[in-house]
Order: sequence, then C-alpha cells, then structure tokens
Amino acid sequence: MTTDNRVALVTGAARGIGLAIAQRLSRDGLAVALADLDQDALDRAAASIDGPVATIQLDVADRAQVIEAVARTERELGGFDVMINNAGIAQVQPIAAITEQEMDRIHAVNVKGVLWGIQAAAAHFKAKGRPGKIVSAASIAAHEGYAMLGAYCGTKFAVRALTQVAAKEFAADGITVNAYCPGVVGTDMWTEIDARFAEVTGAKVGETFDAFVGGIALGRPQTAEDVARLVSYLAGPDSDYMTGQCVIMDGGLVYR
Ligand SMILES: NC(=O)C1=CN([C@@H]2O[C@H](COP(=O)(O)OP(=O)(O)OC[C@H]3O[C@@H](n4cnc5c(N)ncnc54)[C@H](O)[C@@H]3O)[C@@H](O)[C@H]2O)C=CC1
Ligand SMILES: CC(=O)C(C)=O
Repeated sequence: MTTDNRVALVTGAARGIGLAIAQRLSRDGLAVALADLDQDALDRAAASIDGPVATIQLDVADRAQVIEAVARTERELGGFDVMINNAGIAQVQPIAAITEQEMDRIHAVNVKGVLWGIQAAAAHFKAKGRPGKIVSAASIAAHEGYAMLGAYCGTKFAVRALTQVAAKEFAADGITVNAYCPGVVGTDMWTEIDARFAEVTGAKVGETFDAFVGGIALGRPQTAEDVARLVSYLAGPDSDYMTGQCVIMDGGLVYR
C-alpha cells in the first residue's frame, strides 16, 4: 500500500468492481470521484469511502458528460491524475439474434464510453502540462470470443485496440494507458449474465457461472477486490514504465 495524494475519477463506481477500485484507491491515499448512472447508488457507495470523495451522475456514452466529469473532479477534489474507465454493460445473445439497438447501446457504453474517457483525461492532462494515468476495463473477453457474448466480446477487443493506440499517441505527453482484463468476477453483472444464459440456452440458473468457474486453475471465482489490487498497481507509481498493456488477471483461465 502507498500513500498517494493524487485524485482519481472512477466510472461505474456505484457497485461491483468500480466500487472496489474506488475503495482501494481511497485506501491508497487518493481522493476519488465516483461516477455512475444512479445518484442514490452513488450516495450509498460514497458513504463506504473514508477519505475525500465526490459523486458525479453521468452516462459515459455521452461525451459532453464525461468531459464535464473530468472538470468537476478537478474543481471539487483539487486535481485530476488518474482516469479509471470502468463502466460497462454485458449482453447475452447468439450472433444470429443480436439487434441493431442492442449493438448500438453496448458500443455506446463499452467502446465510446472508454474512448470519451481517454480523450477527456488526455486533453485535461495535456492542458495542465501534467503526466497522468488512464486505466480501462477490458476482460478475458478482449482476448477470446465466448459463445453468446459476441457483442460484448467485440466491445472488449475494441477497448484493447484503443488502449494500445492511445498508449502510443500519448506516450510523449507522459500519459500511460493500460487496461485490466478480469476473468469471472462474482458481481451483479455475472448474476445477470448467468440469468440471461438460462433464458437463452435453457441452462439452469447458476450452471453457466459454475461452468466458467470450473475452468479456473486457482479454483474460485475472482472477487472485485482481486481486480482492485491490479488496478491499484496500474494506477500507481510502480507501473510508471508500463503502457499499452491489457493485463489478464483471471486465476488461470485464459493464457496469452
Ligand atoms: N464481472 C465480471 O466478471 C467482469 C467484468 N468486467 C468489466 O468490468 C467492469 C465492471 O464490471 P462489474 O462491476 O462486474 O459490473 P456491474 O454491472 O456490477 O457494475 C457496473 C456499474 O457500471 C454502471 N454503468 C453501467 N452503464 C453505465 C453508463 N452508461 N454510465 C455510467 N455508469 C454505468 C452501472 O450502473 C454499475 O454501477 C465492466 O466494464 C465489465 O465489462 C470484465 C471482466 C469480467
Ligand atoms: C463478464 C466478462 O467479462 C466475461 C464473461 O469475461
């Protein structure tokens, strides 16, 4: 653990992995702005943070809202050094049945949301003449395609591409850009994925989750806190010589 006086903005921070990241960065010493769609959930999340904290209601698919969130973070917490593009949604559907509306929304959140976060953060760091760190949520689904998760996998492969390109474009400005690739994390997202698999494939509730977990070498699902430990490293000074990487941490499930 480090003592760190920087400021981070974490999207999708009202629950799950985003909340665990915000709690961990706060324990590391950073002030944290929690951003999400739902203000009530944000207020509950903020109450679990001991250090300096702010909340920002936003939809990451809206570029102007993401730019304003970065500006508000600086105004309310006195700085802005780390952008965590964590917000994301899942979608379970066979390729043959994915609708245009579903494809548009998942790309708006998972791909445009990350792109707007990278743009807004990099523009802010450059305008202030400061180095900065950008860390985004990818997934094992950025490295391997999974049946029924075609739209989702497409968005996570895209996050991996954006991470590599942004790392190259912003390196000269002292900005590093990396991503974390969790495996099977026991959050509400996986409860929803499992329930949708049951609807679409006829699997029993719990069966899909158990099948995924059955492939994990370390023999247990990942916790949000496991992911937060990796993000603490990617957001902190120990990863200063690292950029353009999409780091798999999945207990031994996908090997690349
Ligand atoms: N749960 C898992 O097994 C894995 C999750 N991930 C990724 O990690 C990230 C976080 O996942 P979880 O915590 O499991 O998900 P979750 O569904 O439990 O939480 C996601 C949070 O993001 C917020 N959010 C969704 N759309 C948003 C939008 N348009 N604007 C602002 N906030 C929005 C939600 O309100 C929610 O609070 C996602 O990007 C996900 O794709 C990656 C690999 C595995
Ligand atoms: C939810 C997710 O990212 C998976 C299945 O890898």
